[in-house]
Amino acid sequence: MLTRAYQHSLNGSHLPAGEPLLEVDGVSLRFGGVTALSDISFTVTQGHVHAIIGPNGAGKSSMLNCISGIYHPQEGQIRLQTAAESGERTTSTLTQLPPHKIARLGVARSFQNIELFSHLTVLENLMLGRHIHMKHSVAASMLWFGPARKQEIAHRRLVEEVIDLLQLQAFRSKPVGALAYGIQKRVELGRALCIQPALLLLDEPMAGMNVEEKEDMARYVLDVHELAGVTVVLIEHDMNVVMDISDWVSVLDFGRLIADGTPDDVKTNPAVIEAYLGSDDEDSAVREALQTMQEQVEQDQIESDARG
Ligand SMILES: Nc1ncnc2c1ncn2[C@@H]1O[C@H](COP(=O)(O)OP(=O)(O)OP(=O)(O)O)[C@@H](O)[C@H]1O
Repeated sequence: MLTRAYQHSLNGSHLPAGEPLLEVDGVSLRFGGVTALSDISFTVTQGHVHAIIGPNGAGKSSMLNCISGIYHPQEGQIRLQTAAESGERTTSTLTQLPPHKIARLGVARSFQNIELFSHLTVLENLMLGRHIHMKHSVAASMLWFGPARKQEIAHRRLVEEVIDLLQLQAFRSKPVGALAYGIQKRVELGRALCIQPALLLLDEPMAGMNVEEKEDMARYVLDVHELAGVTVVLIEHDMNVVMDISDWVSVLDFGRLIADGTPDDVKTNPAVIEAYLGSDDEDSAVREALQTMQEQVEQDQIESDARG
């Protein structure tokens, strides 16, 4: 529910919270001799922030690429359940669809590396995020002529709401290439949100950020989720962020699903701790966070033994 008075709902899904939105069912993906994903099954629930975590090379990006249609798994199915405003349900199998068709069904994503038009302004980049809903060409809308004008005004209103939600007012007329990295990542989040997604896929939205930028970004992801009600699937390396903002966590290791549960379940799961501590993950912050978790688990055990 939005606290500010917005005209548009940025959440493209009309499913009630708690219902299965996306079902990953027995997905396997191979590149020649490399098995990137092996028989993966999990469910993304409407209304959740669902994190996918795992050491380097575990298969996280491959999983997101299968959901968004960039990769097509050799086995298994991925199904998206959508509901019209009338409540009528449709289940779409995404597994063999191309990315643009999956985007039209309401699955939006941001990438690990920023993929914006750096010479265009923030506003123009966000308007490009609307293009899948536009009947007239983006160029005609931007040039402000003919019947495109009415349509442009409606799209512009929605884009203004995204600018307001993500507090991008001060940057709206600036070319994206001139902005700080953290702001560019926020614009990327905004562009994905402009699709009015049923499901928002975020591939390491906080990668390369300093602590302050990470905290800001985590806040905006939570706003997108809590204020706009959008279901989010998130890949993130920073364990503290994951445990703070997620409702559900799926853990991959060497292409296998080794844990799937609430943050509390996952952080005390010995297989998860083992996977991270035994990995060659270069991200020392991840290793340190898990070391702390393991110490916490041991401490809890000692205290519980002491209590008898
Ligand atoms: N296009 C590809 N061609 C060949 N192998 C690939 C391809 N994409 C991924 N892989 C392999 O699949 C495995 C999983 O990679 P993936 O990038 O999905 O892992 P990840 O968990 O996202 O890693 P990271 O945290 O480092 O981004 C790796 O062994 C990787 O080398």
